[in-house]
Amino acid sequence: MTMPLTRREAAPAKLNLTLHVTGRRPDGYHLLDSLVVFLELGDVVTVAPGPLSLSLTGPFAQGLAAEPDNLCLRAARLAGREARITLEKNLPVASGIGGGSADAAAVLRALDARPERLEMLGADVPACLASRPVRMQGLGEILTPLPALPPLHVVLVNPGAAMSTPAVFKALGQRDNPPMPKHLPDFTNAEALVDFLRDCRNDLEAPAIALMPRIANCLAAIRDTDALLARMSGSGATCFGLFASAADAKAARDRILGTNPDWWVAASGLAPAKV
Ligand SMILES: C[C@](O)(CO)[C@H](O)COP(=O)(O)OP(=O)(O)OC[C@H]1O[C@@H](n2ccc(N)nc2=O)[C@H](O)[C@@H]1O
Ligand SMILES: Nc1ncnc2c1ncn2[C@@H]1O[C@H](COP(=O)(O)OP(=O)(O)OP(=O)(O)O)[C@@H](O)[C@H]1O
Repeated sequence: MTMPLTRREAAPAKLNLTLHVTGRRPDGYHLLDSLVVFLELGDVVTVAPGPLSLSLTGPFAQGLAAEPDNLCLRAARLAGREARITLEKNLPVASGIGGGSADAAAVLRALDARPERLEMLGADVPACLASRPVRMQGLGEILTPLPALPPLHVVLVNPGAAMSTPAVFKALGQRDNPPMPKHLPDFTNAEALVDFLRDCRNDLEAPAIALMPRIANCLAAIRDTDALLARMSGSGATCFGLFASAADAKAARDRILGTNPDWWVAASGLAPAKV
C-alpha cells in the first residue's frame, strides 16, 4: 500500500530524567523504572508516496547510512508499508536521547501505523510513539502517563562520541537497584520536580563514565553553570542540565560551548504533547 500524501512528522529527542535499573531477566534484558520526557529539539521525518526508500539530510546524516537496518526503514517494513522517507538527522547518533527510536516512532505516526511487536524496533519505541511525559517500566513497554509537568528547560551536552547501549548495560555492576517511589508526587513547580529528581538516579551513569571518562567532564561543565540538576540520559553519552528559564539554559549552552567548542551542546524546551 502506498501513502496518499506527503507528511512531515517531528521525532522529538527522548530524555530519561531518571533511569533506575531494577533487575535483569534471564534473557539478559533489564527491568527499568524511568521518567521520560520529550524535547522540542529532534529529528524530522518526511514520508511521501512511492516505493520504500530512505534519504538522509541534516548535520548528523553522515553518522548513518541509508541501509536496510536503519530504524526508519525497519519501522515501515514492520508496518508492511511502502514510502519514500526523508530523515533530517539533527540528533547525534547513539547518544542516549533516543534518536533512532524517535525516528521509527515518527515514521509509524506519519503512516498512521501501529504494528504489533513494536518492541522489535527497540525498547524506547513505545515511549517515543506516545511522545509525551511518561513513567516507563518493564523493558520499556509499560507506560504510565505523567500528570502535567512544570515548564522545563534543558541543555544537552555530548562529548562527540557514540556510546553502545549493550556495552553500558554489560558494564553495569549492580543490576537490582531500588525503583522510584511507587506513587509519584504532584510536580507543582520546577523546584518540586527537581527536589524529587535529586533523590533519583541514572544507574547507567557510573558504568558509562567507566567506559567513556569524558562523560564526567560533560557533567562537571553543566554543574559549573546555574543548572538545578545535572545527569546523563539513557545509556549516554549525552548529559543534561535542567534550568528554571529558557534564558538560563541558553546562557549555560553558550558558556559550555565557549570552553568546549568540540562538543555538541544544545538548549531546548519540552515538546508540546502529541494527541
Ligand atoms: C537505556 C534506554 O535508552 C532507556 O530509555 C533504553 O532502554 C534503550 O532503548 P533502545 O536503544 O531502544 O534499546 P534496544 O535497541 O531495545 O536495546 C539495545 C540493547 O540494550 C540492552 N537493553 C535495552 C533495554 C532493556 N530494557 N534492557 C536491556 O538490557 C540490551 O543489551 C539491548 O540489546
Ligand atoms: N534512524 C536512526 N537514527 C539513529 N540511529 C540509528 C537509526 N537507525 C539505526 N540506527 C542505529 O541504532 C543505534 C542506536 O542509535 P540511537 O541514536 O537510536 O541510540 P541512542 O540515542 O543511544 O538511543 P537510546 O537512548 O534509545 O538508547 C546506532 O548504532 C545506529 O547505527
